Amino acid sequence: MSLREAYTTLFLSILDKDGEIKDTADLKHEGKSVDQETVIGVLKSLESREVIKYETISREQLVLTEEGADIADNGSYEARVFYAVPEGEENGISVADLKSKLGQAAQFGQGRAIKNKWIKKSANGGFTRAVESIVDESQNLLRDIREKGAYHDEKVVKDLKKQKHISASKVTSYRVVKGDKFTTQIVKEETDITEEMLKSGEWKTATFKKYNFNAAGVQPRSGALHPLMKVREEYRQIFLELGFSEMPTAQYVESSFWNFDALFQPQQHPARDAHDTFFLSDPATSDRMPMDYVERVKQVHSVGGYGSIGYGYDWKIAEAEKLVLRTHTTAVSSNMLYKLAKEFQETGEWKPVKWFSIDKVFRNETLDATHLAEFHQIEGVVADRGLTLGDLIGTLHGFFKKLGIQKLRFKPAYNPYTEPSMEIFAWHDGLNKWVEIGNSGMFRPEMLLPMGLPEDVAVIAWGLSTERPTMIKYGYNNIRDLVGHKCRLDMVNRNPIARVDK
Ligand SMILES: N[C@@H](Cc1ccccc1)C(=O)O
Repeated sequence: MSLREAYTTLFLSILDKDGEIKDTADLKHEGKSVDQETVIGVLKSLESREVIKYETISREQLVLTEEGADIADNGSYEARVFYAVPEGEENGISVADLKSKLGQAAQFGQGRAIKNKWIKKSANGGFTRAVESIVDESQNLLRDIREKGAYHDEKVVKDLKKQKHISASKVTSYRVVKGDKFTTQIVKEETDITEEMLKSGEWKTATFKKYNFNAAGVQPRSGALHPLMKVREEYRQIFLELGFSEMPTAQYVESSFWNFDALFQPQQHPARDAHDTFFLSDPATSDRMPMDYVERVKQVHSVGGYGSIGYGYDWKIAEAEKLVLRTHTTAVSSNMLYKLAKEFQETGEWKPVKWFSIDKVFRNETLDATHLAEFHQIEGVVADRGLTLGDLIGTLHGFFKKLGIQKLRFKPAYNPYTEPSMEIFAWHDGLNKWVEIGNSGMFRPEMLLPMGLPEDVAVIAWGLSTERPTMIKYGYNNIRDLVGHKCRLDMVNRNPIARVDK
């Protein structure tokens, strides 16, 4: 039986017999005063079920300090001195011996023992007993106070407080009466459904404790950004400092046209397979595409143009209309570049741009410790007349320098929409190796010219994920600790945006 159960039984039997508990401070359980902290827990639980009602009694109580308790247990210092002096011996005890026997107590007790005429100086400068026996009133007084928690003589109390042998402390106890639904038959309330209960069928008849929806939650000590959002904020800040403006990325669903076709990605490309891409089923397609531009894209894919021989396959609009969850934010870039080209066509004025975006993309991947079906992409795009690969490399150095990454290496790569394409590697001091951190390239003329951009405009672009640098930065080994319902909440304490000082 737990203490709480024992108290419950105790209270209910008293109430049943006497109709009232005058003061829980007077109650004893197994010879000891009941613990008022446990008492209030039991009372609250019984009160919530209307079995009892209670009111609080507050009063001051005298309690012994550590020193006071030592005196109550082991005697006053003067008494200790008296007992340390041997009976009836001429020479008694020397001051040094007394000190080594009693330590500090010798010093404290000596004077009083003499004043009480319990001991006296001996011929050789030590002490001998002056009386046969003593009554240790200081000890008795403290024992009495410990027992009763009070003392009638104000002056004595004041003195003892001054000597730091006692102190006053507030104590709370309770008066208890029967409630409207008083009963001595308390059914045990279960808090959890257990495997045993399920196996034995006990769950069917068990009484479950109700949820207390009014209970106050744990007060968070700080507000915090999710680590991914924190990293996103850092990247956003870097782009803004470099004079980039943010592309609108709220739309997760794109037509295959903007996600693939506009990027000169052939319709047979493996990335367009359902294994890699999430297709929507309802609605499955969109016909909201600028048809004249669609026609130019069809041409460049199937027969070429703009100095390209194209892919030479039968391009189908049905494939382009399929709605997908965007697989990269380059779908946003293609859409934005088309709008920029249109503006140029309409006004004849060319405006160079520096854009970025940081948002979610989706890929139908096998989930494991480092891959989820969705992640955040960081994308940078610069469009201007006469940009070269040197501009791309220089821009990437400038961008990564802001992140504290100085050593970069580039490896030739392939993307359907960029030529040349480069994978970006950074030297990681901690891991002591080159790590791949992104992908980049110069958008192909087959992508830019059908949009209607000026022929001498080049577009450099790069992309990276936020998850990877976040995992490295905050030491996450499993992406599931970073994203989703299992997100480790201790990160809140490690990445505060503001902390409440206690
Ligand atoms: N879209 C590419 C990244 C990229 C962006 C821009 C240019 C080149 C590459 C990816 O998903 O990996």
